[in-house]
Amino acid sequence: MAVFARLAPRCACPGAREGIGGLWRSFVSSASGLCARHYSAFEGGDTAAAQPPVETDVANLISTIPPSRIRNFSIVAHIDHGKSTLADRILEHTGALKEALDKASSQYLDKLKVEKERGITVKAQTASIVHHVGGLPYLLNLVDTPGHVDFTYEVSRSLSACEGCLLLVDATQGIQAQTVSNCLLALEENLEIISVVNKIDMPAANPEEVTKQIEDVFGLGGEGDAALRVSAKTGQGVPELLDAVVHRIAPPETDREERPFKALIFDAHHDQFRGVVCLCRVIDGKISRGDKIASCGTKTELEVLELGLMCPEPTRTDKLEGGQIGYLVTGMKKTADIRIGDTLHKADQPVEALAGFKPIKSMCFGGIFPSSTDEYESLKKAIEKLTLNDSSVVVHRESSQALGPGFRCGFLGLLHMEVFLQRLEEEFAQSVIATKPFVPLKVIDGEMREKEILSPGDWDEVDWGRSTRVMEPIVLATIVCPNEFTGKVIQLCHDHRGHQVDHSALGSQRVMLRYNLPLPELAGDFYDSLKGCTSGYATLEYEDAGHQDADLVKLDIRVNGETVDSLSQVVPRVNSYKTGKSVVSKMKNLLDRQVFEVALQAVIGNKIIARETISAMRKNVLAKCYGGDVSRKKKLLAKQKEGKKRLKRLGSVSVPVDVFPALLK
Ligand SMILES: Nc1nc2c(ncn2[C@@H]2O[C@H](COP(=O)(O)OP(=O)(O)OP(=O)(O)O)[C@@H](O)[C@H]2O)c(=O)[nH]1
Repeated sequence: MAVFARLAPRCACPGAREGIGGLWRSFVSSASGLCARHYSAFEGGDTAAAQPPVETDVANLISTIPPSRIRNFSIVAHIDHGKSTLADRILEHTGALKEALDKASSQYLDKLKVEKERGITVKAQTASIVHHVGGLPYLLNLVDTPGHVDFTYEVSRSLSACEGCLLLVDATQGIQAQTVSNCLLALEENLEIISVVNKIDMPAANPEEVTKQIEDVFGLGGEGDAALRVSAKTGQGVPELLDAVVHRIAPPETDREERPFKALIFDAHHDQFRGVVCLCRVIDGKISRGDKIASCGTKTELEVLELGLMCPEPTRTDKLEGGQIGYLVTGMKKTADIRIGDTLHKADQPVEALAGFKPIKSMCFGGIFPSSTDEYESLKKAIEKLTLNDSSVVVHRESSQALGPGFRCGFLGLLHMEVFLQRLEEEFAQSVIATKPFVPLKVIDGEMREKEILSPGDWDEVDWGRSTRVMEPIVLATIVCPNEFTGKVIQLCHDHRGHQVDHSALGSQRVMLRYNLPLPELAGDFYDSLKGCTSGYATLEYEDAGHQDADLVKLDIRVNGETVDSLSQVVPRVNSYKTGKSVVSKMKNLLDRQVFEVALQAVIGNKIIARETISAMRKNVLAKCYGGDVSRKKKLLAKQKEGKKRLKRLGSVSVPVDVFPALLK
């Protein structure tokens, strides 16, 4: 600590500002950018200080709690129904948030910068807290989950580490699309569901109506199962809620003594100094510092260097035991040494692997390129580290003529892609260019052979025979909105090539519309338009509904006759003219004028469907020609014209890299 005290006045890096405890916190949440002196102080100069603080009181208390007094639960809900605020109140009530609350006055578990900026949760977070019932301490492991549909994978992973969940419903909005899907996920995992009506302090709250909805739609309620009413803002009802967690959720089934150590890795992140930090749920047995462990998937043998609980700050303990949720540091440096969903065991006591997680199906793909080609390696490393913390991203290498080497990444949706790009920039200081999201398509030839198209570039490699068909993925979208917006939503769905499947009333005020929609439409501006035309009141949820035949074409953009590969896109034939026209006219406004005329063309196959021309910059060749006769001036202009013709033939226009982000929007 003394090292920091001495250095502090001359340095503004996080190590100097926050001291060791705060420094550890910033490591956990992001890459923290320490100065070289603090780096070395942290790394080698003061190794004891390089550990997170040990809160012996909490850690000692927790180590005395038997599995019968442990409860593991998640908070799930539709976006903005108050999960993170409720998590704050729970942490506060159990005394876990004393110091932390001063640091982050609200949404303490939303640690990432992107979460604070956007006010949404994108990463599930765990906190271990102690709550007393009947004079006995209970260990409650709470997982706060995201609400947006693009992060459902985080929710399903978190649920697999729990025995129960709090299904939160906003008392002013009632059940929404994502409430339904989260409830189904919890039922699939066989969890005990405690329904909770939140925001009862608000004047517009209607807890009676919402409680009735919960009973009608989910069949939850009745004796011993009634929905609880809370205000995550004022804390009203929170103590009763925690008592209900203890009474209604079953303790984990575990055997700490007889069975060998077995744990599920359900999350991980890369720490600049300590390597990979894994979050895991211990199923059976126990593990201590110094033990050798391995995982069923990668078989790499590793030594446990540090372990602990999230209280809610990382708190070192000597061991982790069955039923607990905690973190493990093994000094693992390579992200390839770990897989989320893998099972850990002691190196000399192999166990049967747990079921793990469902494979991920990317909803859209986007090209990610460094803004300068010499930053390729650093982008590669950053993507590796970030995908460790966000294992739902699929990464392939890609190369573009215009943008050089880069990556093609698969995401669970548009917001997911946006958040990933923002995290690359904010947490890893990467400056990137991303191409338009592309939804994977299926091509089936006359002999029923299937090929997948993951980017517009793949389109040209298809052997387009007469009987070759293209199929696009469709989803069954569930939209819930107030009655007065029904007409606008129906129109929007039709404009996006949707087919109505169901139209039903949800109480007296709202409707539930179900549509089959092509997924590429959702990957565009559908969500924004839906929010726009319903003043933000509509909610959307969707599930996979197979594939359908589609009439699509590849639209290329040529600049002076040369195709710019990263601007190509696959679009519905009916919209191709409109899209082509809009791209070339946008380009006309963005590209600088040249000394020669530049043709911008939107092309399908060999057919030009839209064209814009950027006129040449005209150099005043007559500037030095004071007076003089007309024939001399004519001669100069004719010479200029001839020169430009030659340039036009020779000159190729390169599209500046900074123009791409605007064009690819
Ligand atoms: N009046 C009132 N406002 C609340 C209550 N609970 C949450 N809010 C507000 O509702 C908004 C959303 O709350 P969050 O806790 O961020 O919601 P969330 O469900 O975690 O959101 P996501 O993680 O993005 O899904 C915030 O402005 C909160 O202050 C409550 O009980 N009463």
